[in-house]
Amino acid sequence: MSAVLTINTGSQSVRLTLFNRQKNGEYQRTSMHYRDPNGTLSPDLLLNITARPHIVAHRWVHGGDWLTEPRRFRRQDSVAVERLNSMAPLHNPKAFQWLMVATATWPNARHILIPDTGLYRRLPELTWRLPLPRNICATLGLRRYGFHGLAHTAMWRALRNEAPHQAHGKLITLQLGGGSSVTAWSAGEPLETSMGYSPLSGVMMSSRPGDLDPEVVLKLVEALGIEQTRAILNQQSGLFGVSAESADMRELLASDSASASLAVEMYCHRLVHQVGSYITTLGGLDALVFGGGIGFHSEVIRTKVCRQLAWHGVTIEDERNAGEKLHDGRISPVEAVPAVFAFDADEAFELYNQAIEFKETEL
Ligand SMILES: Nc1ncnc2c1ncn2[C@@H]1O[C@H](COP(=O)(O)OP(=O)(O)O)[C@@H](O)[C@H]1O
Ligand SMILES: CC(=O)OP(=O)(O)O
Ligand SMILES: [Mg+2]
Repeated sequence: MSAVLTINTGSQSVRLTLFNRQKNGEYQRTSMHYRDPNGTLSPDLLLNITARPHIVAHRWVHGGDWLTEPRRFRRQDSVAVERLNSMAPLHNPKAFQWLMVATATWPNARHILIPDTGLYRRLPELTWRLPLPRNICATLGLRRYGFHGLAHTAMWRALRNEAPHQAHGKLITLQLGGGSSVTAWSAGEPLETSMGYSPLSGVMMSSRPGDLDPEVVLKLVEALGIEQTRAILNQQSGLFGVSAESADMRELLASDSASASLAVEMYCHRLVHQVGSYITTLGGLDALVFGGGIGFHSEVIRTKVCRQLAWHGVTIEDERNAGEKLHDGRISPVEAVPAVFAFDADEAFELYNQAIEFKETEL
């Protein structure tokens, strides 16, 4: 028997999952989910894990051009890995701290870094290239990297299990958690995604603004300097900035203040705007899939978004959408097109799978 531990350091949570793998390839899993809204949870928690993992798979949110596919971490890589930190300040520095404790705790395990950006190396140039001077982009590594690749892939696989035809059609997946992003797929390949050079762009998020006029960013830098601007854009904007109350969707939905409901409405409005634009890019829509802490758990947010997409024939059934989901995740009527699903996007299994596949090619 061998053990694989997956570590997923999200902006609002840390998820640890231990897979005990038998010789026949079957496994048992144990999951631990911790809330960590300020990124202050101590990685020393790993010391409580009594199992000795053979493989530790680390979700690496920003892989940049250095980490484009799973890669074994070695001590001499530390400088290259740390260099990626500033491009995803809510994620990479935190993942780095957990990596340092994990490598010290299990020095003989294989530590595999798995980029959240990996999926989007498959984007066409039409959508990954930025409309800036080519030479500057090449020198500075400016391009759309795309994020939440593990979660969007997990949603795609879950859909393929339930409705293979739709997974290969015109599809939009919504990962709505601490960070939120939307990916458009065509024929099983990613075509567009809302996050770009960093996980700051695209739709509105818990504490990040999503797309902004670049001049707004220049104004902030001019007035407040680069460090404060980075903190505002990563930690003080989005739902938190607009509501001036909380970055947590549950708290905003429970609040009766006008600023909290405006924040929720803006969040949904921007999602609808993004989905509508992707329906146009795809030339139609076969399926819409919700995932992430908000997307999987909040029937209210799903209802608000789907209601505004009714013009395109998006319908959901209240009983399917409410409470515990049917095991197949479908929340639209059975024959409806577009079909609508909600899945508990299994990033841990995606990490596990990619780590096992990588190990096999490495041998
Ligand atoms: N039942 C629920 N209703 C609305 N929002 C929820 C619910 N459960 C979790 N959430 C929201 O999910 C978000 C966290 O998403 P999650 O995917 O766990 O975070 P992370 O980005 O750290 O991976 C929080 O804003 C939380 O309020
Ligand atoms: C990329 C990203 O924003 O991830 P998360 O939603 O887990 O914070
Ligand atoms: Mg997450």
